[in-house]
Amino acid sequence: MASSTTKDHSHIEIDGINEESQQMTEKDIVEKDMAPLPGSSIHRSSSRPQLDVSGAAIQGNFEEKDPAILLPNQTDDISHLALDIGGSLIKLIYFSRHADRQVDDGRKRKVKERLGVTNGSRRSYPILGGRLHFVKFETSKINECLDFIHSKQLHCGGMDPRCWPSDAPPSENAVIKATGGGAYKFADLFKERLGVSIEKEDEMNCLVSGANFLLKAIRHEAFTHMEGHKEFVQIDQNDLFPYLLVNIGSGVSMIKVDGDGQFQRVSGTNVGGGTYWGLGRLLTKCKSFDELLELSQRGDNSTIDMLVGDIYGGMDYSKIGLSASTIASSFGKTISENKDLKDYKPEDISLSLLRMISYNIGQIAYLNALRFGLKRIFFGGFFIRGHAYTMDTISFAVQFWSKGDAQAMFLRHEGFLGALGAFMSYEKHGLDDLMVHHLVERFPMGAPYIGGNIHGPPLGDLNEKISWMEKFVRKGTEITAPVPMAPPATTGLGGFEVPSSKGVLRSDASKLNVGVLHLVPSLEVFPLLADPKTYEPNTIDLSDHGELEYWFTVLSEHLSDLVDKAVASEGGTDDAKRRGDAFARAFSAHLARLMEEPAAYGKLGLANLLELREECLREFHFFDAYRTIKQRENEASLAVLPDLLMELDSLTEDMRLLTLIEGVLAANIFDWGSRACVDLYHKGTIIEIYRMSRKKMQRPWRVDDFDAFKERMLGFGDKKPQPHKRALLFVDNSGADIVLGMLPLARELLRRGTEVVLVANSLPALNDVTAMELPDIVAEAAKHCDILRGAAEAGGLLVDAMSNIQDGYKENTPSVPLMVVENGCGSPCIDLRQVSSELAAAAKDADLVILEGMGRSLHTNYNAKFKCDALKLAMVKNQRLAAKLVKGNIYDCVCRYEPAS
Ligand SMILES: CC(C)(COP(=O)(O)O)[C@@H](O)C(=O)NCCC(=O)O
Ligand SMILES: [Mn+2]
Repeated sequence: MASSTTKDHSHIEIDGINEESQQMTEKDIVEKDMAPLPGSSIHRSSSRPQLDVSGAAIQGNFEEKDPAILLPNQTDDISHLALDIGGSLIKLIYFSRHADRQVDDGRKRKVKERLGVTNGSRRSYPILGGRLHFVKFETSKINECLDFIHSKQLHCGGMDPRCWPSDAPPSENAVIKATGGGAYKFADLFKERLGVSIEKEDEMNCLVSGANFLLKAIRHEAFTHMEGHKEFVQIDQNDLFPYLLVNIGSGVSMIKVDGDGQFQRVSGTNVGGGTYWGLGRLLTKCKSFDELLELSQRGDNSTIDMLVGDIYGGMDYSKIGLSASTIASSFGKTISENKDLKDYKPEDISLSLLRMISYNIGQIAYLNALRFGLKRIFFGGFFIRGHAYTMDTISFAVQFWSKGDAQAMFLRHEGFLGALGAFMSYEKHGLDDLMVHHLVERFPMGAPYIGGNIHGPPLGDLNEKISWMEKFVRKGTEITAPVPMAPPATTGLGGFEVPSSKGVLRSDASKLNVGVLHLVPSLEVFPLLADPKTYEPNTIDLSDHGELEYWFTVLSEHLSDLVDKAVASEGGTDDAKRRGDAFARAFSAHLARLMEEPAAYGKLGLANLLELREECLREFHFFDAYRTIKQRENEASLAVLPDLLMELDSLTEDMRLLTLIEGVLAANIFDWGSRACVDLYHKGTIIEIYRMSRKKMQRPWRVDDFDAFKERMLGFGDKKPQPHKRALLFVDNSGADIVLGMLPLARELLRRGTEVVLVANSLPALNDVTAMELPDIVAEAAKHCDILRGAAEAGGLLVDAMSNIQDGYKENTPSVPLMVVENGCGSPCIDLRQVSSELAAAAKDADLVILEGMGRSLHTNYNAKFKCDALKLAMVKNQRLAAKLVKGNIYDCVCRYEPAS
């Protein structure tokens, strides 16, 4: 095995991603067609390493987002690295601990006590919160893989790579799980170079357990691909089995999967990826698999294949459903003509071969599905490598022969099934009980440029990352935004007409659109969703190309302003400027990548885009770009709060409720994410704008269910309704929005005997208020209001701020509590399928949900249905959204009330 030790230092790995184009060799795709394994079932190796979880205890606070678990009795080495070493590619998965730790604070302790949050029901946690990284190397460059493992010390076995001394030798018995032929072939090399033994895991077992894990735990893992159109399929965990798994490597294995550890290899074919590459290389002289695949893009197979029309004088054979362009015989034309190989175009040959092999695999797969009555067929393996045309052809074959009864599905992590299975063969790997909502996939800086390979040494710190980026930006071509492709067009009648466009094939098609999987064991599904299965957070459908383009433009136009704010928030230093520049480039590249292929990172919604922006800022260490603005607005609003409260207290109950809702809507104008609003702020002080906004609050609002809400709150005539028991208020922006809008509304609910839980972001996003910031704001407000003070005390909110409360206010009246919980996210929107455990706990006794702001109640959750009463309040601060969603205009308001469904 040739192994290269020379390094091109322009090729650097970034958080699990690498840019080097992958050159395939004749040894490629050697995921062998395995000998039949009759009725084998998964056997979990009981050999080391194992974790000793006796005496395990949560370290620090239970309510931390990703609580660390201390294993005091753990002495064994723990490897969090697994490999699938194929003939052409090494697929590597490793686990790393979260670096970011949250601080314990008084609010969290109190909330936990009050809400009775325990860890008891969540013993099913994986052992650790952390990240799963997916990387790959060419097998021919195994030394780079070994360097990578060594530089990250992945073989040393331990929880936190940062704690490992870089030259610490692995313990004598260190073991790495691996599957694939290379696990045998390279065992000695691993021992020699890294001092670790490879424990071989059966390939078929690994494929199946990898596929089962992905299908159960990743929301947007499986998708269909028909005529250029990609659609994610939501798999019901409880209705997954049985299915047919078709793994296309060099050869093809077809495995009937009946459950975890229950499977049987029922068939296979020796005509697979190796056949395409082998024959293709001989016939076209291509130097790599990807080159051959790319060549097919320009091909016309009708010069090679004998079509039905060729036999029937250009006519369809409609009686048996065959169009004139259907292939009657692959390569059929080459027999009858007096031509040599040199007379055929290599691109035509490549396309013809690709269609022949893909179609054949699809057809055999369907026949096997039919044999066992299986409706679902999942195709995996590196042969597919996200190539639209291959997938379309396979899908067509399955669709055609099943008459639409069976469906071909593909997997985003198609190449990592084996490596994942090897990972899961560790006795205690922590992935067993993971559910969809525990996993968050993120795409770090390098993703849009380089897609998923690993090569070269890992990047240590932020400086190195930025240097990498600067170097490539200077270099130009490789790293500038991806080449725009034609919009995905149909490949014709399921790939059987001569395609007008052969779908999307990026020059780096062999790279993977997979991100880093964050395991967040404390996330839960919001318990008050009426039907979590049908819940879709996003309101706007970005699969509409016009919408996509519009929102991309909005975000691009915002960028320079955002960078200015971010850089200013860090003191405007040279370092901050450099980071700001890198952030802008990285985020623009993500946008360009998604514009080119919207489903590249899984199903795309506006919420994902807005979150990506925040994540990207954090990646470049901008943790709170709007910090100063938030502080300034909080102070200005707190100064006028006493007057507002007095004004409210002078009103009748009816008028007060109306004024409060008006106040919330009016104050929602302070939104630094809206272009129009930011322009407004130059025209007056905060308080002037607030007053102007309130003045304009004339009913009826564009969506106006106020009367229904009022009836529920105040009753009708003599009928006085029961107050709500507990209200969850999903708050939005800092400043007037929280201080003059939501807090007075919270006060009214408290006054009426309703417990109030303020639900705020865990991490900053734009000028949104965070759960960490709220106690101080409430404490300040409480200085002017007995109701708020009593409630905040009862809710444990004033523990840290008590000393600031003036003595004159300390009278002892029993109060319903006001609490603050974090929502588990750091975005202007909220996906209620993944919320913090403290929010989920707070929701258990709640009978009213109030969602406020555009992000939380319009972009997301506008159509969400709840088990309890729900009020959605927002000012629409974008003209296009106003027109589209409520047939109105910018600054129109929404007050949507929906009683419990
Ligand atoms: C980012 C936002 C969702 C925040 O709105 P909020 O939730 O604070 O009401 C909103 O400002 C937005 O959609 N802005 C982009 C559109 C624009 O600039 O018009
Ligand atoms: Mn906001």
